[in-house]
This record gives sequence, C-alpha cells and structure tokens, in this order.
Amino acid sequence: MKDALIVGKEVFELPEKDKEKFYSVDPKQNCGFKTSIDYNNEKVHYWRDNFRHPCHPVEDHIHRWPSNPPRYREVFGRYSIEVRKLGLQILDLICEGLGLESGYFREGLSQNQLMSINHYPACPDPSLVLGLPKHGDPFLLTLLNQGEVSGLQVLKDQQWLSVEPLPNAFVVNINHLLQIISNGKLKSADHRVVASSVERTTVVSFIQPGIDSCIEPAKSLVNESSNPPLYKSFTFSDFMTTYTTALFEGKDELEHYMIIPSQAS
Ligand SMILES: O=C(O)CCC(=O)C(=O)O
Ligand SMILES: [Fe+2]
Repeated sequence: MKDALIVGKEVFELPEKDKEKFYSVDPKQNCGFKTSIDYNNEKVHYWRDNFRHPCHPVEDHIHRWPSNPPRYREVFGRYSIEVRKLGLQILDLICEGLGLESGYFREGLSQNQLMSINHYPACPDPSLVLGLPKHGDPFLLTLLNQGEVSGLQVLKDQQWLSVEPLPNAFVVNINHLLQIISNGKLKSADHRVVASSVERTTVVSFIQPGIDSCIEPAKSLVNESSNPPLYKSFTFSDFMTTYTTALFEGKDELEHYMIIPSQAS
C-alpha cells in the first residue's frame, strides 16, 4: 500500500516531457492525466490532479502504463491484482449478506477495474476550494488507499464527518450500482474531499461492470406486491452519461433511474 502511494505521487512529479504523452482530450485515450473533473466543461474547478487507467486484466493494459517512474508497472501490476482479490472477496460477502445466488457479482458486474490516483497539491487557502465535490462513486465498490493526510469527508445525517486515515487500511465505499442492485438495501455513501495546506496523494481502485452490463435490482430481491423495484433497468454505459450530467448539474445522480410509485404499473 505504501509503495503505491510513493510511486503514485512520483507520477505527478515527472518532468513535463514524460507527462505530456499522457495528456489528451480524446476520451478514447484511457490512460491519462486530468485536472479537476472535466476542466473544459465544468463551471467550478476542483483542487486535484488525477491519473487513471484500466488495470484488469493487468496483461491487457500494462504496456500502456508509464514506463517512468521505473517501478510504476511492477508496483501497480502487483497492487491491482491484490486489491482486486480483496474487492471480490468483499463483494462475495455482500452477495451472501444480501442472500443473492453465489457469484452474483463475479463475471460481468465486476469485469473491469479502474486505477485512479489523485494528487491534491498543497492549497494556500483551503477554505476557498474543494478537492472534489459531493458525489457517490458510480461503480460497484471503491477501495481507497488514502495515506496519512486527511481530506475525505462522508455525509451522515446531513453532516460532513472526516474519515481519518488509518495506517495500512482501505476505506471501502459502497457505490451507486450496489445501491441499485440491492434495491436500496445498501446505500451508496456520499462523500467529498476538502483541500488541505499540505499535499495529499490517494490511490483509488474501483471495481466496475463491463460497459454493456445490464444493471437492475436483483430479481431475487424484488417482487411486485411487497417489494417492488425502486430502480429501472439500464446499461452501465447509459449510466455513465447520466451520472456525469447529474454531477455537473448538482442533481441527484440516481434520480434518472428511480421508479416513482405512481408511474409503476
Ligand atoms: O481522495 C479521496 O480521499 C477520495 C477520492 C474520491 O472520492 C474519488 O476518487 O472518487
Ligand atoms: Fe469518490
């Protein structure tokens, strides 16, 4: 976990000539840097730089990852595999806890994995800006390695609570798609990142569905009479479009897929 934080931070310290290979406005370039969330289109900018790329299966992606820092591929290759094992074990336990058939989250729903490294530079006036705005993560599960500097806050009972770093521990976050699949039994956690006067690097692993996966409340968890589905069925790729729009407009990110009781037939 420490190596990932060290090498993750080094990526942002590379000379421009190494970094520029990973700058692109082409959304198809899936290994690259960005600043804030969507710098050209957003109304408000956030105090973070980000480097992200897919990481499962490692052998399909590793050749596109940076060759500098020299340890990047080795450290993140190993890290991606180990984090995935942990993430899938947690998903298996959630599956059992929900009473779903075993292996429900294996295969398509957890087909992909995204490595997302955040760097929040030291901020001269943290009261003026956020690192990231309030959001829920749009996938299945987040495993956040947040190092030793605090900044993450979670919304509980309308109050922002700081999630203090614990050495060598992951923060595990239920994402929006688990809320939908569990038909609201699990709640995705709204969170944000505040800026800080000291720099902060975090390494975030997201377990994601395949792009064409069908997302819906699990059939065995709903029945029309006593426990009707709270959400419509949709593809993961549709969700990513509406999620981004809702995030920019400051709207509820799940509203588009909610079934309003009077609309249900
Ligand atoms: O950096 C953090 O503490 C959280 C980052 C986060 O929420 C995200 O990348 O979705
Ligand atoms: Fe997040």
